[in-house]
Amino acid sequence: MQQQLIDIRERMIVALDFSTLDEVKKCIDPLQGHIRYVKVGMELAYAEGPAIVSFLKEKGLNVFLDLKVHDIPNTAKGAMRSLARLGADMVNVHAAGGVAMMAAAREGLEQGTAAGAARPLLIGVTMLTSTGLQTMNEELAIPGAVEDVVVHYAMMTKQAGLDGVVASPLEVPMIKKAAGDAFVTVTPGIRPLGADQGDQTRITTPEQAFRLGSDFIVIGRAITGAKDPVGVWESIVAAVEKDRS
Ligand SMILES: O=c1ccn([C@@H]2O[C@H](COP(=O)(O)O)[C@@H](O)[C@H]2O)c(=O)[nH]1
Repeated sequence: MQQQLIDIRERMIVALDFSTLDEVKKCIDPLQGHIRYVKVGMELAYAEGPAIVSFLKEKGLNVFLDLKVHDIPNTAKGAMRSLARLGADMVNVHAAGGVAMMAAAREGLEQGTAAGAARPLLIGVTMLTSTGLQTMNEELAIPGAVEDVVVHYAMMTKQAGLDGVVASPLEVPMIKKAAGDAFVTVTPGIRPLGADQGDQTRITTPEQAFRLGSDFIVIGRAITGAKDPVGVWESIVAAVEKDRS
């Protein structure tokens, strides 16, 4: 994707990991006019239901509905048919579900998208950014280097006809080399300097992520858990813009 000409704010997604609409309002009200893209994950979607997507769209925000569908192909297809009707701009599946599941998900998404409406971007989650080498090798019993497995999953995702992947920014250069520059990379595991790493393993700063070629970065707690979310947001934007100039 062409990064140089776009407003970087369009490519910074704030993860709204809350369980009530009140918490969401408290978080986004001061950020209105600053943020453009938000992510609704399982915690919020399960608590508030599909109405949360239209609420956020009415606020003029783009919405990544991060439900990470992972099931047999027929069920994934049906899930995507239903999700298509909610009005999100981006949805996702787990690449570990395999090529047939991802292709079925894409078919369902196309079937559910209203005539004339834009189909949401469909993204495959490769290896969760909280997963490190030891966990992948020993608990998940997947041998090899994380980067190689991520690129393998990215190529499966491309083969299934999806638009891109979720991965760590650290893997973006290898993904772009293998799948091409137009293949979208959405990267969580973002930690501004000094921020608590928490449960994330494969992390970079926002500036590093864009330097490595990420198309979208996802930032949650570093902003939503800050005392001054607007200040943190603006300092991240300034650092990224300075780095890109
Ligand atoms: O591999 C993945 C896939 C999804 N996520 C999601 O991104 C945010 C990250 O939040 P932080 O607070 O910035 O760590 C969160 O909603 C995850 O569900 C991910 O981290 N890694």
